Amino acid sequence: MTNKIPSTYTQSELGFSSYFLSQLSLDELENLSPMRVIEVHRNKLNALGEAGFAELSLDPSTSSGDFAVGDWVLTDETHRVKRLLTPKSSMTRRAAGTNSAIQFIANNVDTLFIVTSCNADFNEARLERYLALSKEAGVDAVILLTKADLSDQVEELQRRAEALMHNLIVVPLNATDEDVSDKLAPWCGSGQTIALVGSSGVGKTTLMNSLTGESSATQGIREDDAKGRHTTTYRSMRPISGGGWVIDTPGMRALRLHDNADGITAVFDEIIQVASQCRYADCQHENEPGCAVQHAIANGELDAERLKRWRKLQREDLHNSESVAESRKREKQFSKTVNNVVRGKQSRKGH
Ligand SMILES: Nc1nc2c(ncn2[C@@H]2O[C@H](COP(=O)(O)OP(=O)(O)OP(=O)(O)O)[C@@H](O)[C@H]2O)c(=O)[nH]1
Ligand SMILES: [Zn+2]
Repeated sequence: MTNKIPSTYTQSELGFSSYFLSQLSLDELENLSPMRVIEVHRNKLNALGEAGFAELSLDPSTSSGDFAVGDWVLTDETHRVKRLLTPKSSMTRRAAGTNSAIQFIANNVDTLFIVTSCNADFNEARLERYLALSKEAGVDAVILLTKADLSDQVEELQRRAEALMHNLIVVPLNATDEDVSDKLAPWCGSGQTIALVGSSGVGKTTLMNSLTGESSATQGIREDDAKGRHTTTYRSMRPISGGGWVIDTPGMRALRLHDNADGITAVFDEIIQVASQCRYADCQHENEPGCAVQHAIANGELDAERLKRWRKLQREDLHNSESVAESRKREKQFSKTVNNVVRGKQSRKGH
């Protein structure tokens, strides 16, 4: 299926920019080709470059799990991966189950569309969670309010969503409408990469189909695995009709919050600003004297519900982060080893 993606993309259409270019040595610039990872399978990586589609070959010391959809890698003429370029943004999650390793979901996403619908799905706490996640990943977030055609509260919901973060853009729309691609065009220009998150049924698939001009039937490929079971293989990074790319992986649909302390701070910025004026540095904002937060709530300048949600998110984050701290350290150590091995090989070859 992937072979059918046309091989006519320039590097800049694929999303290559000065951020990545500046990471290349002169030697690498002359001898290696940048390629973008569009699919990560259990034991293979597929990528697109200026010369088209290729299945990449990996050093025995690395595995496909060390890479994420959207990554930029440098490859030699045999499509062997020589080096992974530092991503601009990185969306990760904790592995399911007791093993708390960090899994890469997608790298180098420019804009995350947080999708919610104008009905019972609308939930400020959930939106704040996704906003914290996007901040932590280094991705710009835009909120899409779907099913605007079915609601008479659209303006009210848009206002509430916009209040969640400074300068937050909220786009109400009907995902089934033909003008959807036009509405989203500002974030889907040439070389731009987007991803969609949100609960089940809010319209992600509908939006994706409009953007890519594909129907759901062509998105997942049913294959028989070695044991004869049916598995669905995803084309994880797909071109958007008007330019740009959309990343959709099964992991993207099951994102959870972890290790998001900086992201949470960014989303609840207004509370943190006020809290800096509390009399005591360790103020819990309950009933301490001189608490600026309680004062602001009493004056109607701060939302008491938002304070509650901030506390809850912080508690959750603390709980999750402590258990992943160790595994993250291990991941970092491992990727250093990977790059050292690759570099060692290069210097032995006299590059
Ligand atoms: N009227 C209207 N219907 C919509 C809108 N967005 C989605 N729908 C409908 O809602 C249903 C669910 O939409 P999907 O696109 O499958 O939702 P999803 O987010 O992909 O759901 P999952 O695949 O479960 O994650 C479909 O029947 C859509 O046609 C909208 O803006 N307006
Ligand atoms: Zn206080």
